[in-house]
Amino acid sequence: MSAEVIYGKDLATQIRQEMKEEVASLSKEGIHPKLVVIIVGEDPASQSYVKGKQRASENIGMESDLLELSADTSQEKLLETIEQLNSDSAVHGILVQLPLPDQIDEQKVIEAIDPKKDVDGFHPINVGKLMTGQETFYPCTPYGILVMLKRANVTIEGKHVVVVGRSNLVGKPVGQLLLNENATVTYCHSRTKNMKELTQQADILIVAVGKPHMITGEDIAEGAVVIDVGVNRVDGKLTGDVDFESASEKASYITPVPKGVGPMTITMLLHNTIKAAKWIHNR
Ligand SMILES: Nc1nc2c(c(=O)[nH]1)N[C@@H](CN(C=O)c1ccc(C(=O)N[C@@H](CCC(=O)O)C(=O)O)cc1)CN2
Repeated sequence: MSAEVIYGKDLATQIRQEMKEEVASLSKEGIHPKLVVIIVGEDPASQSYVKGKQRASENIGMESDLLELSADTSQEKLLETIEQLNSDSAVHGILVQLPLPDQIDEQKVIEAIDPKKDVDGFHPINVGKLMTGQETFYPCTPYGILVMLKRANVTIEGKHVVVVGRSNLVGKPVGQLLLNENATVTYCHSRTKNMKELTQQADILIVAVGKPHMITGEDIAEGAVVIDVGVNRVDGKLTGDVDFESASEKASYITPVPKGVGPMTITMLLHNTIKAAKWIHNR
């Protein structure tokens, strides 16, 4: 079997066009979705992601601001900034780019964001809503994966989903989202003893670990759907957690790195910001 490649990049372009039309139509009703992104420090990858968020917002006609704070910014100053944005009615979405410098407690920052403006879906209230199957802001990468699977017409209900990785950003929420779609979900992590046995049983395998090429064709079943969330730089080249060459010989569908899941992350952030603006205006 040779896998069909799911290009998140192409899907992202299509969805962003749909959102551009929605933003124009909301604007006629006096609703102007606005996102504020905060970055602390100068990590090059984070700088590139926040710039991508800015560009993508502008391209669909959405308002956005980027607040760039120096690497030695105190936690108190960051919390104050968030408080001001929480009470600014023109701002619908607030995102603090992660990771944060060591002097700042990430969880305190996440909890300071008004859950109604938490377009990352990281606030415990929104995490709880996801767990209990309520509509809310879903974390952008997991949500992007769900949309990719649905748009590729991959059946989720009743399927065995194996998630490799248990981060709060991707692993845990993607498993929960797919459980909410009636999949049977297994999580694997660094202490899992029989990892290969489990990955070989997956109908849908999601790998979000950050280890280049840790999954190869040997680790997957014939016909599996393979979603690679890894973004690793090896010798200056971007590479995923899955060995694309060997895995695509056995998979039915596979996502590449780059141009796979990554571009969907920013797309779902735009989606969540529009949703936040619509909620606030009872639309
Ligand atoms: N507050 C948040 N911080 C972080 C998140 C997040 O969702 N919210 N996720 C990641 C980084 N991230 C967005 O912030 C992100 C990662 C990757 C991509 C992407 O488009 N990747 C491209 C390759 C881009 C490149 O050349 O580096 C791809 O895979 O094709 C977008 C956004 C951590 N922090």
